[in-house]
Amino acid sequence: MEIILVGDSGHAKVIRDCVESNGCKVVAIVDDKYEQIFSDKDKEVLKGPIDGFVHELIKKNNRKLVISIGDNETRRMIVKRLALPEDCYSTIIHTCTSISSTAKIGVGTVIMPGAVINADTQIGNHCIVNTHTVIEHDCIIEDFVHLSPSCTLTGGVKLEKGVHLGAGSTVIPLKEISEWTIVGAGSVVIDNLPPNCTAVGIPAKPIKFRELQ
Ligand SMILES: CC(=O)SCCNC(=O)CCNC(=O)[C@H](O)C(C)(C)COP(=O)(O)OP(=O)(O)OC[C@H]1O[C@@H](n2cnc3c(N)ncnc32)[C@H](O)[C@@H]1OP(=O)(O)O
Repeated sequence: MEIILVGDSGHAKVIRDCVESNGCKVVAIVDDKYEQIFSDKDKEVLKGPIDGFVHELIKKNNRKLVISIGDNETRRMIVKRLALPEDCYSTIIHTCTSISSTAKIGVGTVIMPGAVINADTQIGNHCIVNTHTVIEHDCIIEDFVHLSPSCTLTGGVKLEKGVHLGAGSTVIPLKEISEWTIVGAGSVVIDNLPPNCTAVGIPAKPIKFRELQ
């Protein structure tokens, strides 16, 4: 399969490694910062603007897209802007992961090396499970969530859409984090968290709230 990445970022470099670990190939990387189409320095990947170009590239058989942008809200806006059917998006799973046969993973979601996803966990569309993160059994992770490197979700945790957990954070069993909340790096969540806030510390407490999205 050939993959088109939307967003030319550090995150895109890691996704490219994940794609190649499966013997697939990134053929194009598009980004709003580009005004015209050109080949990268190795001449292996086409680069160019998002608008117009993506819809042209995706017409070829056996090609799928992944949004390679770490920011959850930006990823959501790009998916909305492209307005492509779900089956245009690929799920990317690095070969060095451990994923239960009973786990479900949505389209556009990327699972980085060293991740562990245990039984009956459900992960939505356009999520990021970053390097070395552990998601235990029976967790529910909605669309556009980002779990940064080395997070730990224990059993039965629920993350609503757009939640971002900072690197090395932990959530104890059966806790729920409401939509678009951000948890600081190294925090430990021992209580449910409300929507649209930033929570930090051990235990994690909200320190600021944003406008509803
Ligand atoms: C491959 C990759 O790179 S994936 C990306 C991974 N990214 C991350 O893990 C980043 C996670 N981000 C953080 O931890 C950030 O500090 C955030 C989002 C929690 C807060 O960022 P901001 O909204 O800019 O808040 P700001 O830096 O102003 O800090 C506000 C207060 O919270 C404190 N604070 C910030 N982060 C943390 C934290 N992780 N733990 C404890 N306290 C924290 C600050 O010291 C500050 O306290 P003060 O008001 O007493 O001075």
